[in-house]
Amino acid sequence: MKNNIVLIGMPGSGKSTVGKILAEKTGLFFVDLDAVIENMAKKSIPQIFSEDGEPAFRDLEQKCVEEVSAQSRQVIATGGGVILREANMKALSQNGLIIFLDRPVSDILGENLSERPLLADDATRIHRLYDERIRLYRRYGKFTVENNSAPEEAAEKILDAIREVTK
Ligand SMILES: Nc1ncnc2c1ncn2[C@@H]1O[C@H](COP(=O)(O)OP(=O)(O)O)[C@@H](O)[C@H]1O
Ligand SMILES: O=C(O)C1=C[C@@H](OP(=O)(O)O)[C@@H](O)[C@H](O)C1
Ligand SMILES: [Mg+2]
Repeated sequence: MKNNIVLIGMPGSGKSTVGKILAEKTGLFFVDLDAVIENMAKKSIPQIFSEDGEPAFRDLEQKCVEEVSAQSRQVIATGGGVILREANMKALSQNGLIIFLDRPVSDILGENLSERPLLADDATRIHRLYDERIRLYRRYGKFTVENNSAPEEAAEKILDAIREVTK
């Protein structure tokens, strides 16, 4: 079996929330890539975007992906844009089972998205982001799990899917 469980999906789709639950259920370490990036940069994600710009954020993100992918026994919650660089997905998939967590965009729009720089000014941009990214989430996800009820249920569905591929 691969050593890590990796969650990909749109911003606000529940990767961090479901990832934590999954880590508790499995006893794996929980790693939130956005938190790793903030630690490395010593500033918040909105600050990195506003002070350094998105390309600098993506470079930092790639560096953190490389570091985290080298470790084992983790549930990794990625940031929604991790799929934009093929190198990220290569590193994550070498030691990890990648799961696309799919949550209805209408549900995501019900969340407070003010800490997400790509959506903070205008949350309806999410429709374009979704159109641009959906093929990448589907391409890289070994399977898709819907986060359309309670987060605990999404975590249970992920565990069921993992049991299927590892039996
Ligand atoms: N199934 C769900 N039901 C209700 N709220 C949810 C669900 N999944 C996620 N959320 C909420 O949506 C928000 C965004 O979730 P988060 O885990 O931060 O997403 P991501 O890490 O994918 O950006 C959080 O406030 C979280 O509590
Ligand atoms: O979709 C994106 O490009 C991003 C998603 C964010 O993470 P979440 O998916 O946890 O919101 C964060 O990495 C950054 O704001 C960029
Ligand atoms: Mg998150």
